[in-house]
Amino acid sequence: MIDDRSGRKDARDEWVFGGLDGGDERALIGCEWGSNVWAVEIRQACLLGGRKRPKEAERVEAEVKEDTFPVAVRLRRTHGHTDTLVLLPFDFAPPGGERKTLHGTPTFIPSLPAMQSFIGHLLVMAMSSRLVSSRRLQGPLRRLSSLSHVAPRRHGRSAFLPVATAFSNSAAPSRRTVSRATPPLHTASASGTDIEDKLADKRPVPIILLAGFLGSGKTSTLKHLLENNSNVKIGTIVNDVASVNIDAKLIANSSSRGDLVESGAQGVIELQNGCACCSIADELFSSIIELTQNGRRELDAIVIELSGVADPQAVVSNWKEETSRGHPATRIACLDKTVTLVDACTFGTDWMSWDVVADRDEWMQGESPTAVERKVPELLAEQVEAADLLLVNKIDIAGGEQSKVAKVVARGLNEKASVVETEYGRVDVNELLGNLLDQELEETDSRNTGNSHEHSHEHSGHDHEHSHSEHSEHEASSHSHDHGDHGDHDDESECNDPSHSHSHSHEHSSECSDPGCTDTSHSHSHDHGALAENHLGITSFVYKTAVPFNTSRLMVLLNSWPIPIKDNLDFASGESFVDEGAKDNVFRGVLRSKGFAWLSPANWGSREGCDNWRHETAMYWSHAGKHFGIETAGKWWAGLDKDQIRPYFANNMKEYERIMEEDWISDEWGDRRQELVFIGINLDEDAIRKELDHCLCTEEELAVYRKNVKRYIVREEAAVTMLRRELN
Ligand SMILES: Nc1nc2c(ncn2[C@@H]2O[C@H](COP(=O)(O)OP(=O)(O)OP(=O)(O)O)[C@@H](O)[C@H]2O)c(=O)[nH]1
Repeated sequence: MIDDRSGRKDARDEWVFGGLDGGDERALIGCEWGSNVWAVEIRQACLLGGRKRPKEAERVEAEVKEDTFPVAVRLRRTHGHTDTLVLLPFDFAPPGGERKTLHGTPTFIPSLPAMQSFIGHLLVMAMSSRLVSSRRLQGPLRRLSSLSHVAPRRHGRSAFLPVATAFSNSAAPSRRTVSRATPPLHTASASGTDIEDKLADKRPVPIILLAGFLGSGKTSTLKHLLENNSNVKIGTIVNDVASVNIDAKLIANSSSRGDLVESGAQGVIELQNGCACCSIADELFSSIIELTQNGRRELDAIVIELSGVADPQAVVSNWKEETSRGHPATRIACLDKTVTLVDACTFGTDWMSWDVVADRDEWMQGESPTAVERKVPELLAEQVEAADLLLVNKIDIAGGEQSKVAKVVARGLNEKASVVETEYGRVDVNELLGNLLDQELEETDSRNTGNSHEHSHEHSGHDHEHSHSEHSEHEASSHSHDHGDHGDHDDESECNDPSHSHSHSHEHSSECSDPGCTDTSHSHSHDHGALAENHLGITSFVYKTAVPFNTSRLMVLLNSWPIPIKDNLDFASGESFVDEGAKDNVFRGVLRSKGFAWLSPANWGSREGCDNWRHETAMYWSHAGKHFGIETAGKWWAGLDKDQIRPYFANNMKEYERIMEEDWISDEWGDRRQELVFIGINLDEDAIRKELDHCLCTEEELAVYRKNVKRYIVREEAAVTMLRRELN
C-alpha cells in the first residue's frame, strides 16, 4: 500500500514518479531521463528508452490519445535500480486523499494538491538515494512547480483504474524466479520412475535450441522472444563458455527489474564455465529437471541459448543418447527445433572465406594458423547445418553485399531451413515458436527416440531427415574434428545411433574436462579457459576489478583495437573516436568480449557536458566480430545501501545473494567494477590484462575521484535540502 507521506508502498516498493500530462511526461522520458531509461511500459506496450523503436513509439502515441487516458507508465532501468514513472491525469482530484477498493484493488487516491506533495516527496526520495541527479530532475521539477497554474482536464472517474492497477501491480509478487545452482544429475525426487508416473499423461515440453557463433545475436533474440510473447510460458537455460555468464545476468536482471513481467518468462538457469554440447553436457540435462521442477512446473516451451562455440548437432546427439538411456529429463522435455543466428556482417565475407583464410593472420600472430583457421568456419558450418530456422542477423549494419553473401552461404550449407533476415533477432515469434504448441505427442516421441542413422532436425512445418550417406561429405570434414579435439575416440565418434554404446563427448587422453576424474595421466585444467580450449582452440578469461577505467586512456586503447565498427562509445566530452587500425595489437585474437564496465567521470561538476553520472552508471561493453559498442546499462546497485537493495529482491533472494557474493566486490565501491569476458583464439591473456590495467585509474587519479565523489554527494544533498524546503 502507498504511504501517502512518502509515496512508498511497502518494503519492496518501486520508486514512483508522477506527472500530470502525457505529452510532458513523454518528453521527460525521452530527454530528462536520457540514458538512464531502459524500458518503459505503458500498460502492456513496451518502449525501450534510448533505443526507441518506431512501432512501439507509435503505440505510446496511440495509448495517450485514447479516451482511456490516464495511462500508467512503469519505467525501469536495467542492472540495478528500478524506477516507476506513473502518468496521472489532471482529473486526479477527489477531495483529499482517500483509500478505496476499486475492482477489488485497494487503492490510494490522492487529491491534486496531495499529488503534488506526493510527487515532491518522491523526487526528494529519489534524489536522497541518488537514484537520479539533481541536474536530471530540473526539468521535472520545473513542470511540477507549474502544475498548480494548470487547470485540470476531466476524463471521468473510470480513468483512475489503470493508475490504481499500476500501483497494485508493482506490489504484486513477481512470477519469475532465477536459479543458478544446478543440482547433481538424478538427485532427490528426480528418479525416472517418479517422473514417469507423474508425466504419464503429460506432453513433453518442447525445447528450442538457440545456436549461433559468438556475438551473433542469440541473447538479443531470446530477449525479443521473452518480451514479445505474453501467452506462452517459456523457461530459459543460458549457456556460456566463460566462467561468468554475462548473458544470463542480462536476462536475470530483466526478470529482477520486471521488464519481463508481462511476458511468459518463467525462470532462467545459468549454465556456464563450459559448453553444453560437450564439457558440461550432463548439466544441461539436470538443468532441465531443475527448471521444470521435476516436471511439476507448467511450461509451454524451453529455450536453450547455447554458447557461441556449441555445435547444436552434438546436443541433439547427446539428447538421443540420453533418451535411449531413459534419462528423466528426456521424459519431461523433447527437442523441437534448432534456430541458428548468423551474423550477416561477418559470416559470409570473413569467417566463411575459405579461399582467403591466409588473410586472417590477425587471428593468429603466426601461431599454428592452419588448424585454427580451419576450425572456426567448420563450427559455423555445423551450426548452420543443424538449423531448422536460420536468422541472418545484423542486417542493419551489414552491407547489402555482406547480407547477400551470408544468406547465400548459409542457404548453400542448409537448403532445408527457413531463412529470415533480422535486426537484433527481432523475428515474428511465430517463426520461433511455430505451431510447436499444437504438435502431437506422437511426433515428439518419435523425435526423441530417434532413428539410428538420421539427423533429427525436423520441426513443425517442414520436417526433414538426412541419411548419413547424404551427409557423408560434410561429416567427414566437419563433424569429426571437435570430438577429435578431446582426445582419442573410436571410429564411431560420428555415429548418432543411440543404441550403440559409445560416448563421443567425454572420452579423453591428453585433455580431460571431467571434474570428477582422478586419473593423473590426464592433463586436468578445470578452469574456464581450459574448458573452452577443448573446443576449437577457443579460450576465454574474465577481467574483473574494482577500479574504474580512465576514460581517455581507454579511448586510446580502443582506438588501437582493429575493429572497424565502433559506436555508442559516448566517452568524455571533447574526445572523438579515430580508428587508427593498428596492425599489431594484443586484442587481435579476441572474437567476442562483453560485460560490465565502470568508467571514471572525466568532467565532474554540475555544468553542461559534465559526466559525473558515470559514477552511478554501469556500462555494458559488447564487442562481437567487427563491431564494438559500449552503452549505459542502468545504475550500479552501489548507489543504494545494502538494506535498500534487498527489497528489490523480495521474491528472488538467490539473486540478491548472488549479487552480494559475486558482484559486490569491494566495500568501498560496492558492485562498481570491471567484469569483462574475453573469448578468442590464442589469446595472450597476460598482454591483454596488462593493456587493460594500464587504462585503470592510478592511485593519484583514484584520490581525485574520491574527492569528487564527496563533493558530488554534498551537492546532491544540498539540492535535496533545497527541494524539501520548497515543498514545505
Ligand atoms: N547493430 C546490431 N547489433 C546487434 C544486432 N544483434 C545483436 N547486436 C549486438 O551485438 C552484440 C552481441 O549480441 P548478443 O545478442 O549478445 O549476441 P550473442 O550471440 O548472445 O553473444 P554470445 O552469447 O556472447 O555469443 C550486442 O552488443 C548486441 O546489441 C543487430 O541485429 N544489429
